Amino acid sequence: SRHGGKNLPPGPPTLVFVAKMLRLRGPIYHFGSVLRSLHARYGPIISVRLGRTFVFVADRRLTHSALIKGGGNFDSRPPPSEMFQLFLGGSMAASPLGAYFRLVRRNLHLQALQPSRVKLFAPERQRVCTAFVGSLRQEAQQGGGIVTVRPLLSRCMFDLLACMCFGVRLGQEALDEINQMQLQISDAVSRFPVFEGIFIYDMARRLVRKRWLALRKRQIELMLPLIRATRQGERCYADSLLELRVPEENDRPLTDEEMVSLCSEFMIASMDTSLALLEWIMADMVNHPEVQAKVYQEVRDKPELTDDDLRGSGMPYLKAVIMEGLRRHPVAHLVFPHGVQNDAEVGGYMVPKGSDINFLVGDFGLDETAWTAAREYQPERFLHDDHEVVDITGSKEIKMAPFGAGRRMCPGYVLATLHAEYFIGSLVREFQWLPPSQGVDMKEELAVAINMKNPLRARIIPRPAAAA
Ligand code: HEM
Repeated sequence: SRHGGKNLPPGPPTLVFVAKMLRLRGPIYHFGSVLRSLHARYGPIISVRLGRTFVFVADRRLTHSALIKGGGNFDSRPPPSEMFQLFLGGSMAASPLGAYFRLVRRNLHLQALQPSRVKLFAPERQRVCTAFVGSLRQEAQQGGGIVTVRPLLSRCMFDLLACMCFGVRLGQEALDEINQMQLQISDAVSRFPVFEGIFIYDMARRLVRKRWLALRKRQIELMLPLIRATRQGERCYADSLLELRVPEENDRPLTDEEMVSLCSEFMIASMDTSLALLEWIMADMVNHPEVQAKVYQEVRDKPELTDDDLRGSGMPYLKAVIMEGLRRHPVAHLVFPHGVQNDAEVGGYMVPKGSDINFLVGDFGLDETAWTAAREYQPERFLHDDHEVVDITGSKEIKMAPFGAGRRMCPGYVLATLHAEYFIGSLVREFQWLPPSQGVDMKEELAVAINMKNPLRARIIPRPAAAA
């Protein structure tokens, strides 16, 4: 196929593509397995016509030339699907490049993710971690030393993120209800986009629409009072949204819907991703006692890991373990779909204005042309005296991109890595982690994030308390 006299990227016939997608029945972010076989056949950049053109890029160098050298041309968003618009209309992820996008992205960065803001919630981080460790101890006592990490970790992470978002400690019942609701929403928004307009999917969507409308109504009922509540504690993300004005639209305040979408995005974007990453890294700790022992050496004398310990050059081995976790266990195959603003060439092919472009970043960390012994677990590769030091923003070269790259790169990557360092460091300081008798099952499950198929179970032995 051609566009403006130039070749579009090659690709399979539409019907073949749709049949493969339908067979997978997973969220769009996990079409990795289908895409891999198509890339093997058609090359590193492929396109499919599905109403508009969908382009998929599986090569890290082409991704670099589009997202870093492309000057923002590939960093808009396609028009959101009906489901995405319903639950996340007004969120950053749903917004095309423009004044509103810049406003909300800058606000998130300055008001919630800057180190000084994050530090305000250090006592809350410590509180949820202490509760988490207490629950692990209790479960181990009752279960012959064996614990299942995910349910307890999920409670603890959600409690912390809700606190950072709404500035209040919510009771367990409210936390559980909002957490459940957010899980359903993230599942719903990640399912339909490619198929919008295809008859059978439109039929299916109509059947569930009523349920989704009721869910959105309940979400607004639950979240709006939390956003509007008068708070006495630290300034939180919701406070900043109440004060935000849109200068390009007569200085209007955000609508209720926009504020709910932005808070929901804050939690969806950070919850499943962080949970999956932490569970995979703890599985690495269980499987590699020698690595766990080195992390323990770094943290054993710290009764509490402070933001100052974690930022800067402290704890190099712990940081290397987190990077190796991100390299080997990216939580998504694809970043969110990007929108193309103008016709442009990528890899010798024409990518037309208005197409969706998707980047298969999940495989970059295992690319043999970028990494020595790519399939081996070697945190040492990230130590500063080693030659493979990596810039996670990919500005010079993309070797891995678990957070994407360019203007749409995950704005939460510093917070996400800080949380990972804090929780992994604390868990290794408190317990020795050993495999259960049946070992650790490292199979993947393609849910909203790429999770461990079977939640991590481990045998834990409390360590001696660190000196205060
Ligand atoms: C391990 C944890 C995390 C991973 C692996 C992760 C990964 C990603 C990825 C791959 C994207 C898509 C980038 C693109 O479209 O090109 C993204 C976007 C986003 N992430 Fe994260 N993320 C994590 C944690 C967080 C946290 C803690 C927050 C903030 C509270 C956050 C907020 C966002 C937002 C708002 C977007 C949309 C950005 C935009 O559209 O401009 N994420 N993240």
